[in-house]
Amino acid sequence: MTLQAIKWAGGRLEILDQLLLPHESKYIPVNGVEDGWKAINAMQVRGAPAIAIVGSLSLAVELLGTTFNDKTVLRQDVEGKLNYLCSARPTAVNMKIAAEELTLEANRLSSDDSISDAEEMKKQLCLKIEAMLEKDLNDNRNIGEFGALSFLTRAGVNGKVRVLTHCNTGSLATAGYGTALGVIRSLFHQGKLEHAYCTETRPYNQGARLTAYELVHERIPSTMVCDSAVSALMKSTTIHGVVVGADRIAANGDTANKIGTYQIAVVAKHHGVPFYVAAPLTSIDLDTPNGDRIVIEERPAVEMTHVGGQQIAASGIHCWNPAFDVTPAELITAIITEHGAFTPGELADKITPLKKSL
Ligand SMILES: CSC[C@H]1O[C@H](OP(=O)(O)O)[C@H](O)[C@@H]1O
Repeated sequence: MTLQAIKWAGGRLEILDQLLLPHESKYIPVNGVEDGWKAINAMQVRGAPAIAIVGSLSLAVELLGTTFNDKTVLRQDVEGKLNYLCSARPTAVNMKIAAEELTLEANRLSSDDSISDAEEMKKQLCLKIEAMLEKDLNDNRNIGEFGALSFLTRAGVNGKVRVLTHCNTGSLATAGYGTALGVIRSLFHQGKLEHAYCTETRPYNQGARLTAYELVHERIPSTMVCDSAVSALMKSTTIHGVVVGADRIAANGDTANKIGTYQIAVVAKHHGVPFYVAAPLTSIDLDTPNGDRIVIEERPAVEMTHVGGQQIAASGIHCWNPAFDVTPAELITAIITEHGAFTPGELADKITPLKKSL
C-alpha cells in the first residue's frame, strides 16, 4: 500500500479510499465538489489537513472543467461551493479556514481591475489551491522537528524516548509526513526513538488500520495497544510523552481530537507524562474562544456495531458515537506547530501575528 493519500496531477484528483485500508490500496477519482463532499463525509479521506486539501482540490477540478466569462459569477460560484464543502464534517476547522482564505482571495481577484479575465482569475485561484499540498508537507516536517526537540528535553538514559500516539495523524491524514506521527518520524530519523506505541482507536480503527501500517511500512519500532490499555501501559512502562493531532484548537488551547484523546490526557496527567498536541496553524481556530464552543460530530451507530461489515454488537443496542472529544488546555503540555512549540496559555498571542502573515 502506498502512503500517499492524495494524488493531484494536471487537474486530475484521486484519493486513496481509506475505508478499504489496510486490505486494499485503491485510488478513486474525485471529479468535483459533490464527489469531494461525499468522500469526506464517508471518511474515504479523513484527517483535518487532508479534508481541507481534498475539499479545496475538488473545487479546483470543477473550476478547471468550467469556462467562466464573468469574474463576479466565478467569485459567487467559488464561495457557494466552499460553503458546501465545509458542511461535510463539522469539527475539523481546516476546511473552514481554507474556505475563508480562498473566498478572501476570490474577492480580492474579483475586485482587482488589473485582472480583467475571469479565466485568469480562475487560474490564480487554482494555483493557490495547489500550493496547499506542498505547504502542508513542509509544515509537517517543521512540526516534526519542533516536536522532536520538545521530546528530547525529557529523553531517557540512552537519549531515546518512548512515545504514545492516538488515531492516525500521518501521511494518510495530511499531504504527507504527518503531524503527531511526523514527530515520531522525526525522532526515528534522528535515531532518538526507543519505541512508538499506537492505540487501535475504536470505532473507526484509524490506529489499527492506518497508523500501524505507516509504522510497519517504515519499520519504525512500535507496538499497538487497545484504547483501554493506555493506563496499564503507562503504569508498567516509562512513556516519555504522548503526542496527538488536532481537528480544532480553540484560542485558549482546548483541543478537539479523536474520541479517546481526553481520557489519554487524564491518564497522562495521573502518571506525570507530558501531553503534546501537534498541529499546523490551519488547525487553530482563534475565532472559537474555548472547547465548549466546538461542535462535536456524531457518527452513525453502525460504525460502532460493525467492523469491516461484520456485526459485533447486539441488534437493538443504543449507541453514542461522538467522533471527537475536547482535551482541556490544562492537560496539554505544549502545542507543537510549524513555527514552534507553545504552551496553551501563550498560543493565541504567539500565533496571531503568524496567522496574519499568511
Ligand atoms: C492530522 S490531524 C488528524 C486528526 O483527524 C482524525 O480524525 P478523523 O480520522 O475522524 O478525520 C483524528 O482526530 C486525528 O487526530
